[in-house]
Amino acid sequence: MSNEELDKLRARLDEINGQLLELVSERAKVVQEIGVVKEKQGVPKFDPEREKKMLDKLVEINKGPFTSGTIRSLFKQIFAASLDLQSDEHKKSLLVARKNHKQDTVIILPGDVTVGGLSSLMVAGPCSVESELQTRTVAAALQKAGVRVMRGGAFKPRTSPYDFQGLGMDGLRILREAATEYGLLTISEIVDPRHIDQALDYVDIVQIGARNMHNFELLKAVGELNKPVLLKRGLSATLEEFLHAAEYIMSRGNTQVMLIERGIRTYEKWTRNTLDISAVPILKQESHLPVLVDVTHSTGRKDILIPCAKAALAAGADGIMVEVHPDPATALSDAAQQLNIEEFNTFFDEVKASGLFR
Ligand SMILES: O=C(O)C(=O)C[C@]1(C(=O)O)C=C[C@@H](O)C=C1
Repeated sequence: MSNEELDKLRARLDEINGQLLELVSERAKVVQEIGVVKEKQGVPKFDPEREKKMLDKLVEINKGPFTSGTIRSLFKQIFAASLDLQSDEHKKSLLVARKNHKQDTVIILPGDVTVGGLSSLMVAGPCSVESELQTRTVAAALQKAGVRVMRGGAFKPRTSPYDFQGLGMDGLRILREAATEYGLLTISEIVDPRHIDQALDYVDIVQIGARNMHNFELLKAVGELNKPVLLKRGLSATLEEFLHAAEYIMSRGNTQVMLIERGIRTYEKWTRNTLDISAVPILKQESHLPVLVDVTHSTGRKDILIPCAKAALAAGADGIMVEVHPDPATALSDAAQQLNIEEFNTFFDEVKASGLFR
């Protein structure tokens, strides 16, 4: 074939490519419109029956030279890309989505403590509030170490109903008193919308625990508050489900939401859960909300907390949560995984020395 002939044929192909692109783009715009209608009607975007009908029809009218199989796979690619386009449109409309809100959300807590800004946050404290002495001992140590936010569970949703269930409102009061004495902010889990009003006197940040990430009535209730909420990822929740749970809170008007990865259930037995480090950059990419990592619950073992905290910060986490108890061996919950005060000090020093803690 002479070069002239080849050039002519290629010029013809360039022209057809342009026409195809125009047609594919026109199709994509109709797909977007269908996506909006489906969103309004609440029907699923993926419609395999519709796809099958279209493919059967295309094969029927196909005159070659492409085989039926090739036509099917070419159009399946177009349908898949169309579906992506519809999902992207949907993601753009979420309040939690970065697409909608390019800047990082920075939550300003009392005392000018910030979450999601330029400085990293360390949240530490006992798994459960057990007594005044235990809580005050930890609070004093945290203040000395320069920690600003103290955690402490008062309502404990435990696997067994016979395990320690927490001190309830009394526990919150103890936490508040110890924190105030040592100039700390408090964070504690609320499990029942009926407790919220009273709990607001005691907590600066309301925590929604992993087991309640799908408790939509609770999410709606904290969505009505003017108080920061720390939302934990459910034990088996996908990142999409996690962000939709956050959307429940934001859609009710509360924009002060922080996300926390706490490990997911896998087949691995050498850790309590599997720390999903990839969740951190994905959540930061998909959402503008601050992202923290709970190194204690995700690993369940003290010996790997330092590298895991460093990994979390290197991956872009805005903060770390870790459990500290004056005498972990006697703790009423999570005895094996809490750090004692000396261990916590070493942990925090090493994390700071890494240069990753801003
Ligand atoms: O017809 C629809 O319902 C569409 O959403 C459009 C479309 C397509 O690209 O043709 C896209 C995704 C669905 O799985 C089926 C079809």
